[in-house]
Amino acid sequence: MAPKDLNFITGNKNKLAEVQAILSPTAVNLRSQAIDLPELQGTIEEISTDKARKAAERVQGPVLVEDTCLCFNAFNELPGPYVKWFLQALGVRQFHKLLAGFEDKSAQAVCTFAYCEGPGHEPIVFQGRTDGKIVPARGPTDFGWDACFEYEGQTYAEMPKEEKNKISHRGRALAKLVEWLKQEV
Ligand SMILES: O=c1nc[nH]c2c1ncn2[C@H]1C[C@H](O)[C@@H](COP(=O)(O)OP(=O)(O)OP(=O)(O)O)O1
Ligand SMILES: [Mg+2]
Repeated sequence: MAPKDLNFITGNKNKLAEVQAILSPTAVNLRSQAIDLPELQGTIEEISTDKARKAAERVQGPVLVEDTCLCFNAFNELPGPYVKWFLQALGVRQFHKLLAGFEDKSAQAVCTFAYCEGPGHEPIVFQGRTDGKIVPARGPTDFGWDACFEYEGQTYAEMPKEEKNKISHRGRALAKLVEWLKQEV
């Protein structure tokens, strides 16, 4: 059964703001709790579904979680789910140097939401992907690697938020979630 209310568990304020903005024209009633959950190492789907199970245990109820990956094609999909730690270590100004030795700068932003109805329930996954390339930082640097991810000539950071949300990995994943919610009603 699809829920009327979603409890989005995330420790990331910028993610939450985007999810709120994207869902605001829909009938979804979004709540949230800031909990930084431990994350498994594994495939993208395994990480998100495990995160959802842990969140459902923690709050003893239905939860929505999300995991964002940035996959470099030259790295055979890495850093993927571990991008947070590479970004933290290098900073956004040096991030593009990771690919200095490679001609192929292409990358894919991958957003995977997992909804879990409660402890013991199997999570359902909604994924969105956007192709782009890694460039030296341009634009505001307040959200993750936004300034280093270029999509059709503009970095995510250079785009107005509404424009990013229309084409972003997160926007595409949420479109699938919203479709599912409509069908289940
Ligand atoms: O649209 C985005 N544009 C640029 N950067 C982004 C985006 N979305 C996530 N990010 C960054 C945050 C973190 O450095 C890594 C994902 O790690 P990830 O574990 O999913 O996020 P998090 O730990 O900050 O929040 P959460 O509590 O939901 O796990 O990529
Ligand atoms: Mg995290």
